[in-house]
Order: sequence, then structure tokens, then C-alpha cells
Amino acid sequence: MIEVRDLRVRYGGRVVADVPELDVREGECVAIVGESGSGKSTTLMSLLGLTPDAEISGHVRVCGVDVLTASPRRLREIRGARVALVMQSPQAALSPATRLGVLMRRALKLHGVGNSAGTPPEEIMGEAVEAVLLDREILRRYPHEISGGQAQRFAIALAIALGAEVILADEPTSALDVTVQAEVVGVLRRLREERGLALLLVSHDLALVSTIADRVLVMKDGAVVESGPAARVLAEPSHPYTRELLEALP
Ligand SMILES: Nc1ncnc2c1ncn2[C@@H]1O[C@H](COP(=O)(O)OP(=O)(O)OP(=O)(O)O)[C@@H](O)[C@H]1O
Repeated sequence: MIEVRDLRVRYGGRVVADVPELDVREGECVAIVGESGSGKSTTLMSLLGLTPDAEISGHVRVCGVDVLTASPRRLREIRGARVALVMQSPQAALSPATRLGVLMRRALKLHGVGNSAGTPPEEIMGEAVEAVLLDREILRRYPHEISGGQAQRFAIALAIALGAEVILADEPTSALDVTVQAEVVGVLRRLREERGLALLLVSHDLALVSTIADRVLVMKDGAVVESGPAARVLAEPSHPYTRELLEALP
């Protein structure tokens, strides 16, 4: 679903992300970890062609689309619908005076989902909301009437309703308290097992990563200093920086 080779992202001549290899297959979860400024978000955004001011080289293929050479039209085909972006605080991105159901319905319409004969949009929306363990009733609420954890699950439900095959999640749980974090992680884990969603997660939280990721890339100052199966990297880190990150855990 995601195939990256020799990706290099520069801002003003400075390399901020240098990723020789990154693959995420169907049903797999890969995490990028590292401290603030290490290039994690830049790597994630470049997968959707969302680093307009950057100089980019390499090879990036997402859902069969060659992102670095694709036309804007081709990129729009994958953004939002096939590849969903889940950010830290989705509530800020939700229009405050619009009920969640109306918002989701608009997104479906924009991407042409549920318009033709087949499952009616209301049913697609209801199923998506239930898939993230929310009650259908939430669709009648306004964004300020839901909690941070519910907002995050709603953002994931939106991705499901649109038929996303890949979820790119940038610190999806860092604005949430610990019990709510566990709920969101549980939802993501189920979706990848049951629906074969590919998940690329950016996080500075190694405890979270250890509960969900199959593989881990550790980034420092724009470079990948270590990568491999999550169990191995977290149990027997080979790079001093990974050891430092692990020692910093509470
Ligand atoms: N649009 C931009 N123009 C110039 N420099 C940028 C731009 N976006 C990011 N950078 C720089 O790229 C580097 C990597 O930033 P990035 O946001 O990818 O790090 P990160 O690991 O995701 O950090 P955080 O966890 O704080 O989000 C930083 O030094 C940042 O200042």
C-alpha cells in the first residue's frame, strides 16, 4: 500500500527527512518514532504530496499512485478517500456549527460515496460510526458536544465511511488521557485486523507503539537511525538513540 525508496525532503537546502526504505502492506502497522523535529511529520505529509514548499526526491508509491510525479487530479483521487489522514486534535478541524452527521454526509458526497444504487449513505455512516465503537446517535451532535477521544474515533469513522485503505496517523492519541488513548488504539488495531487497513503511525510515544506496531523506524535529525520488527527494536535496540528514547519512558 505504501512503498518508499530513497525519499529525501529538503527545506531551503537542509535535509529534514531522509528515508531509504519504508513499506507498509495491507493489514500492517508501521510506526515512525523520534523526538520533536526529527522529520516524522514531514515524512508522513510527503506521502500525500502535502509538502508544497519542499524539494523532494526519491520514489513514493501510495495505493498504486506515484506521488512525486502524479498530477494534482490523480493525487486528489487518493487523498481523503483511499488514504486518510488522522491528526492530533481533529476537533479543531470540525466546523463548529455543523452536526457530525451533516459533515460526514458532505464528505461522502464530495468523494462520490453512496451516491449511486447500493448501500444508502445513512447506512454507510451508521456502520462506520459503529465500527469505531460509537453510537449512531453521535451523528446528531455538534463537535463541541463530544469528547477528544470521541472526536478522534469520529475522524477514523470518517476514513472508514470513505472506504480508506490506508490511515496515516500523526500523534493520534497524544492529546488524550491514558484510558481514552487505549480506546483509540484498540479501535485502530481492530480495523487493521478486520478490514486489512494499512496503518502508518507517527508517534513519540514508545509505549503506544509497542502495543500496535509490527515494525518501527526510529528517526533522529531527519535520518532513520534504526528500523526493524517492533518487538526486536523495542526489546534490543541497537542504536544508542533508541536506547535513550526507551530509557526516557516513565
Ligand atoms: N514548511 C516548512 N518549512 C521549513 N522547514 C520545515 C517545514 N516543515 C517542517 N520543517 C522543519 O523540518 C524539520 C522536521 O519537522 P517535522 O515536523 O517533520 O518533525 P517531527 O519529528 O514530526 O516533529 P514534531 O513531533 O514536533 O511534529 C524541523 O526542523 C522543522 O522545522
